[in-house]
Amino acid sequence: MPKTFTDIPLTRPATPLLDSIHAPADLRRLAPHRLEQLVDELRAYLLFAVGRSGGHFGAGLGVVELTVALHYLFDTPHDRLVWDVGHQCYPHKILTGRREALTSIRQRHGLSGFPKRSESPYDTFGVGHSSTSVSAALGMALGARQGDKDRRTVAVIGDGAMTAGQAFEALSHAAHTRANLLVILNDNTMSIGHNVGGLANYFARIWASKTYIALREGGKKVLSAMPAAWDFVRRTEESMKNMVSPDMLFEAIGFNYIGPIDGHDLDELTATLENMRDLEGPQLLHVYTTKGKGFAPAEADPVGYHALNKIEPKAKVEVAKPAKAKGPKYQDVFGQWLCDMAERDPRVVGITPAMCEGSGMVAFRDRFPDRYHDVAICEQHAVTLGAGLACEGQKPVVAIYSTFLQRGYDQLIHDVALQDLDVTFGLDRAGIVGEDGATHGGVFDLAYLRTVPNMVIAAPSDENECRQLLYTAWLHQGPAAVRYPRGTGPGAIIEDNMTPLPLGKSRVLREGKGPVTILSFGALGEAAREAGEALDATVLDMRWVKPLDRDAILGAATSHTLLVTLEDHQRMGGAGSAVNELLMDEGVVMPVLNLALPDEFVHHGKREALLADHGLDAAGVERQIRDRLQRLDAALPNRA
Ligand SMILES: Cc1ncc(C[n+]2csc(CCOP(=O)(O)OP(=O)(O)O)c2C)c(N)n1
Ligand SMILES: CC(=O)[C@@H](O)[C@H](O)COP(=O)(O)O
Ligand SMILES: [Mg+2]
Repeated sequence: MPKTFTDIPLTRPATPLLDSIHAPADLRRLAPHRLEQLVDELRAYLLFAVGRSGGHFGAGLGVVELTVALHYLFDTPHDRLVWDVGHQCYPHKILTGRREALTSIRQRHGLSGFPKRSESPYDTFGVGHSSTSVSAALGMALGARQGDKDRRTVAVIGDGAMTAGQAFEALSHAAHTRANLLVILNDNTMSIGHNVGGLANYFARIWASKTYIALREGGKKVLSAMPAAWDFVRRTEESMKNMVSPDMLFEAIGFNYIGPIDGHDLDELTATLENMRDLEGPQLLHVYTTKGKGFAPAEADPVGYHALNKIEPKAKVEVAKPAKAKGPKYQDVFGQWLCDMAERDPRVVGITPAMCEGSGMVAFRDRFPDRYHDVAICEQHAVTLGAGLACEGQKPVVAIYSTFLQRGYDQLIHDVALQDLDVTFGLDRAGIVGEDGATHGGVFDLAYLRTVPNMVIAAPSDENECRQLLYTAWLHQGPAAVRYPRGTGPGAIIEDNMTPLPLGKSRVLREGKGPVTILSFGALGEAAREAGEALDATVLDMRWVKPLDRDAILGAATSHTLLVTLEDHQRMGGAGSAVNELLMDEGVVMPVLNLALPDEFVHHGKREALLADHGLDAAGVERQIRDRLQRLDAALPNRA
């Protein structure tokens, strides 16, 4: 049995066997009896490294044995191994030549927190958004049919990721194509305890049927002893399955289902994978694991230890809690607002696609359970569920990360906006998110929402503005989105009262005497204000991206020689684009400086550092405005 640790080692543990593994080929040279030691050393190093770097934690601990077994039995990277979501990939990265680099994970210029094709040939597919692994692996398996026919393809997908529609689309197509594909369902439902949806209950039921496992145990022992009798025993197994779990979901789809087996029992894992490795057609191996396995506090609190904060040497182990924050996190401002609204109005319904904690909805879940819906990783469904609720006169609020709303974009257009239904979107993680990097960047929502008729979009500049604009958006009859960033704000005083703000109207942050007006959209308001002080510029907190405050913009245009727009979003299609369009429509020709993100992906690092990298901090804003003014002076020497 694997070792269980109770503390995070603050100094590097001795890992002599692990240190000899520079690539899976080294691992595959080990005798089987060495693997247990490797597992313990790998887990010890993982604890140490994530303690140093912070990052995703529980999921990786849960797949240490599985990762060792897969790289041991499959000829990676020739055989393709695709991880779903990818937050569990740290053991994979350690075994594939990135052991020493692991302490740089999620840091600027360090390893990505997810598999990334440009980082390693062993990272066969870039992930971060869940439920893509089976589709990608199927593509690779079908690609192998055209070329390298002996290549094997494996997808490792969690029980949560398996709840998303795309996973079933891919399973169904895999069965149709009869592709040689092994899907490993990494099911830690029992350790999580609160996954939602029929699928979670389904898995739990299988797990609970001890009879099934006992029968399986017997069957498998026969299997491993008598490979030649595989077909005969298999027919026995079929009847056994029907006897114990008639509704074998995956068999019904067309997969050969094997399991469930213990994903921490290396002997069982390797024996079963060896049996399955060269089976023809779509195979599904169901393994049970414990999220946080091998670290007692994480086993006890797998949700809390989903991610770990970087541990300062003297600090005790902490789950991912923020460093000293100026004020509440925006997610908690949202959560408090939602509870306050639910108290006032019975029509409030809260919806989250599997991000209850991250969206600040724990209190709402506990206080208003009958108006709370965690729909699992089903963003498309979450949006249309909101539309359906609105049809019945409810006032649904869909709490969803900006990046994950991308999954429900058609539903937003087709089901909500086109029917002008009254759904409010709390768009968290809007803007640069930081350590999660490009896969999670919330930097496209203004572009993808602005273009949708009937949508209104607010971008609050601080915590109180967030509360008031959420209230205003919720009161608005029709689809409304309020975007706010990951983490904390500038520490504004949050008023208990909620006051509807005028739709499409901005507010003046400072009146300046200089030639510049800064139009600030959203959470960079402090940077705008500081740069405005240095430049004696007028600074407007625009509050709304759609509709724009036309009068304020045209007023600024007539009284200033340079308009600056500032936003935490891609330049293309963002708020600055909206201002440019307005000026063009009004026939106003004047210098405009759009400060936003360039047409490239922003990779992982600290949010504040990445904003500064892109000139979106106060110094960067001031610098760019001064540069532009100098260029204007040079171009228009008699500029007033
Ligand atoms: C499309 C999408 N929605 C939401 C998330 C956020 N998310 C990351 S991990 C996770 C849970 C995944 O559960 P599971 O697949 O069972 O993996 P486990 O964490 O249990 O190992 C979620 C919802 C995501 N990465 N992608
Ligand atoms: C892997 C994944 O998608 C989530 O765990 C995500 O990393 C959570 O992001 P936050 O830490 O911003 O809640
Ligand atoms: Mg899981």
